[in-house]
Amino acid sequence: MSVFQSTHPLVKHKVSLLRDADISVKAFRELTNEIGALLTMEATQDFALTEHTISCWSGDISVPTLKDKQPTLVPILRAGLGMLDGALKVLPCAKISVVGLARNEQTLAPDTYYENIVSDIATRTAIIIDPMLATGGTAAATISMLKESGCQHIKTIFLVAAPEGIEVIQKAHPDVSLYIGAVDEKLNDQGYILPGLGDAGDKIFGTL
Ligand SMILES: O=P(O)(O)OC[C@H]1O[C@H](OP(=O)(O)OP(=O)(O)O)[C@H](O)[C@@H]1O
Ligand SMILES: O=c1cc[nH]c(=O)[nH]1
Ligand SMILES: [Mg+2]
Repeated sequence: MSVFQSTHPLVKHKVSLLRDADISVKAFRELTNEIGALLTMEATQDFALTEHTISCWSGDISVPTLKDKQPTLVPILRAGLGMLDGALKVLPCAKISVVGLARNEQTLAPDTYYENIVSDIATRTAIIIDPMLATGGTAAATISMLKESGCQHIKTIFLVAAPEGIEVIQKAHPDVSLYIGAVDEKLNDQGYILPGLGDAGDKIFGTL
């Protein structure tokens, strides 16, 4: 598995802005989408190309085009929806598979309440999008769900991740790549990332 922590100055700057305790819902939403787009660029940089002949104004030429089918984006409800528009700016033709998982606040175990994965998932790369990787339970369960549906290539994008969650994914799913805006220090006793962003879903949906 590869763990890629972005070194892009724009990603670092925008994640820093997200951490402001007084940030507005509007600013949080905008930045979440902007970082989502930048991390989608990073996660697609190894996509394979093939040569293809087209009629150009100057005659027939060979051009590089994407070799494989469009990927499927997999936003994890709710908070993953906050990155979807940004990811679609980079991948406007992507299919979308939606899964719904919520952490039980006492046990921190994920509860799955929705699953709608594209039927031809076996032939597409899946790119999971979620702002937060905390204990890793939600992402690990989502990856298992995709694999059970036949998915063979999985990438994940997170704005902020805890070392604990990265380790869980590394152990359970060593074949999956992680693209992360910032790796933070640790989890607190309630399973929140420190310093983190707080509850990303609440900040995106304005349900604080
Ligand atoms: O790594 P974990 O410990 O599993 O935690 C991460 C999950 O927690 C948050 O979702 P939450 O359960 O709050 O649901 P929401 O998106 O509906 O707010 C977050 O968006 C991740 O999906
Ligand atoms: O820090 C955290 C952990 C889980 N979910 C969040 O939204 N924030
Ligand atoms: Mg939440």
